[in-house]
Amino acid sequence: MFGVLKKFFLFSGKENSRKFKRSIVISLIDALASALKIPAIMCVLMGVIEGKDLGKYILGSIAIMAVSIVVGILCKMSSTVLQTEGGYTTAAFKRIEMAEHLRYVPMGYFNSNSIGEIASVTTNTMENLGDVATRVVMLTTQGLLETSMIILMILLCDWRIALVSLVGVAIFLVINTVMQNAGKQASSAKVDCDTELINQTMEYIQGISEVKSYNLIGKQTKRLNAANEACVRANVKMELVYVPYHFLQSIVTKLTGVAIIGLSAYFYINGSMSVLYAVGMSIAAFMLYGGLETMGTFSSLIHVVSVCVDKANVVLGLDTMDIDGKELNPENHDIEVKNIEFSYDKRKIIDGISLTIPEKTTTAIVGPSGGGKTTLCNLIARFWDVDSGEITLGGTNVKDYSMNSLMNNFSFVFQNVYLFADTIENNIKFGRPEATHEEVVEAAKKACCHDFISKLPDGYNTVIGEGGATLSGGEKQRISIARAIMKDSPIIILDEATANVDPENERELTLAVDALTKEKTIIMIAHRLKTVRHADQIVVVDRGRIAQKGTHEELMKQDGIYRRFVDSRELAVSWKI
Ligand SMILES: Nc1ncnc2c1ncn2[C@@H]1O[C@H](COP(=O)(O)OP(=O)(O)OP(=O)(O)O)[C@@H](O)[C@H]1O
Repeated sequence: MFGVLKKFFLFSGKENSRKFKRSIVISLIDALASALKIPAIMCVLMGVIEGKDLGKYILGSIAIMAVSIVVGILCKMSSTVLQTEGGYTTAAFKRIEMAEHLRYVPMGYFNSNSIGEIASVTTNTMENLGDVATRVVMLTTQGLLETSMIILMILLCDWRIALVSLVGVAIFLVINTVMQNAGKQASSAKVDCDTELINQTMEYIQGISEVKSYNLIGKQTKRLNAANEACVRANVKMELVYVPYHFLQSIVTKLTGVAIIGLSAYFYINGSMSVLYAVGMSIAAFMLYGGLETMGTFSSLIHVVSVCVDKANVVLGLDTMDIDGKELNPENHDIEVKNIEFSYDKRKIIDGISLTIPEKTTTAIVGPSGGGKTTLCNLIARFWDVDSGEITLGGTNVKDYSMNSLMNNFSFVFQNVYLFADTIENNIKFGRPEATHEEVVEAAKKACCHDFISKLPDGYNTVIGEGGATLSGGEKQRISIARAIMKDSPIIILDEATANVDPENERELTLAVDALTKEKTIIMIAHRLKTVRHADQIVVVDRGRIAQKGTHEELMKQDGIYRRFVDSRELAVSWKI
């Protein structure tokens, strides 16, 4: 248990663990104040036994009780405030730390961990740590302190009864330790099932349109229900593991109480204890239960706290990509791709590509679907690390840049645009958070989205649905172009849209792209002949290799994939086969 306490305090950071420790000191005073009830009761008893000055004894008792109650209330209030503050700020700061950390984690992590699992750590686990864990840790400590203070009071009165109490508490703690060990597996299983439930719920919601259109409601609901039922089973199982131990703990506390009362009576009869102490010890025996049982109940969740801290630490401890990166500003924006190889897991996707992309030129990457075009772009922007070879920007390996200083050089326009559930203005500002409203409007005008934004009920302040749910595909695309215009970085990686483009949209999209790409280095995954034809160089990527490279005219003279595509007119529709 103390190991978990230490782990939790370490996790919560200096400032918050200071709050928790202060709260423990206050709980200690609270426990002392609570133990004052014993002398308060004994004071009245003393008056009754002595048979004179009863009023004085009652007043004395009231004074002790008043101190006990007032100090108790003040302590409870301040320790609750400290615990709540400590718990919620721990969760809030750790969430931010995690979000920041995940930005620098290799993309491979997101490949092998589902979004549901990651979401579960940042939501459920952090919620558990901020609220449940804090309560569990604090109430367990409080219960232990309260018990210790009562034993201390007993010790001041009679060492023999204190010894019996200590034996009872020791047996209780042994059972408690066995219980915590027995519950380890069930606690881990419970946390895993909670994670899986979030996973399944997210999958169900994210895929709801597919679920509806393919009539998969029954099948998907079955998976969600199965996760739900597994979660219920795991939680019940965990509780059931603890039930016998709680029962045993309860028997021990009660037997200790009975032993204290019995021994006090015995010591009184044999004359080794006054009636005052005998009654006082019997009352203390009842008080001993409270603290111990609080501790027993909450400590059963202590392993859940441990699992949650471990889960959060796994995410926070993931190696980042730019540990040794420096804040660099390249002298030029020439890109060199030098004999790179790359595999997703064990599947080789890029197999020895070399390429020079001089600054302020347009490179069109074309080729069959699955050939590795997107992967190549992702490697250039260091979303992933190459397995061998190197990529340089301005003559410096992209790995030598810090993530921020590298990203300052790139803007992206993807086919699948993600817009945040925020105002249109903030979604455009995402490219440069300090931009003024006028600059946002200017970027929106260049990206041909000012007109449709102005027609929306709240204009630039219209809040769009998560993922951009309330806008058309073309509109989303243009907002993402406005965002990239706002960022104004020297290199643009563009996945040319083929979907969502009707003739009217296409004209506006072309104008938006023209505004974005003026005077920039453009790397474009190109699908349309019109854009490919004017590129400074066309790179045909097939099965992870460069099959052909040159201008449109040069490639048309060669008998290769490029000319075959153009000739068969497939290019006019899409390069995808
Ligand atoms: N995150 C990933 N994890 C594992 N495999 C991936 C991942 N992304 C892509 N792949 C695989 O790598 C191969 C190349 O994919 P890539 O997206 O680079 O091809 P592409 O040429 O851009 O295709 P398209 O034109 O269809 O978009 C594909 O077989 C794909 O299944």
